[in-house]
Amino acid sequence: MIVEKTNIKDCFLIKPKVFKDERGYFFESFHQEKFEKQTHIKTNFIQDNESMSNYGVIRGLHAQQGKFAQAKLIRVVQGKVLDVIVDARKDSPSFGEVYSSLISAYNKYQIFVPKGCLHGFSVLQDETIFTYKCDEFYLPSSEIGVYPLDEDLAIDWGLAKGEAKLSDKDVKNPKWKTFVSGIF
Ligand SMILES: Cc1cn([C@H]2C[C@H](O)[C@@H](COP(=O)(O)OP(=O)(O)O[C@H]3O[C@H](C)C(=O)[C@H](O)[C@H]3O)O2)c(=O)[nH]c1=O
Repeated sequence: MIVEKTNIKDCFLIKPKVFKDERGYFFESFHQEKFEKQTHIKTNFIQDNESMSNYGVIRGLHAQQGKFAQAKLIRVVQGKVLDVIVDARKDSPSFGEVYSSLISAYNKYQIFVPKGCLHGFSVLQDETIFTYKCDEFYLPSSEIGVYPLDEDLAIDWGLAKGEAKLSDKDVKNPKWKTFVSGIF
């Protein structure tokens, strides 16, 4: 697999080696030893998640904080998303930076999202199935979020104006400036 650094510290774009033959294809979707050797990050994923969404949905920007902060390894098994990470670690050299990449069932790319980063994605194809590993269990009380259409972050989600469909929870999430004022 190819592991590429991004502009966010310890956030990696991963391009797995895909073996194709007349039957179809095979690839290792996760290999702990190879992952740790190439990223120098120790992992212990303990929860797998899956969600399905239709075109125009944005899920995020979310994270869990404190002891239950989650690192994630994300991929798409059907469809296409624009995956977005925002560094919310106030002591990080890439604090406040945004990284985004097209992740699809076609390119089979993955992103490692480090603990302390906000994560979200926009759905660019109907019936997109998104799956990801987490290294801490879900704890709703530890969840934090930022409004994904925040004008200061100015994230290009790849959707036309007014197309984004957010959950009631996400619509109410604080703006980036409010979030930042709360962590300093
Ligand atoms: C995340 C999660 C949710 N749930 C339940 C809680 C709700 O009843 C339902 C939907 O939850 P939510 O609306 O928070 O799902 P998403 O908006 O996809 O949230 C995720 O979206 C962004 C992209 C992320 O990176 C996070 O992992 C996660 O916050 O699933 C669980 O039972 N376990 C879980 O681990």
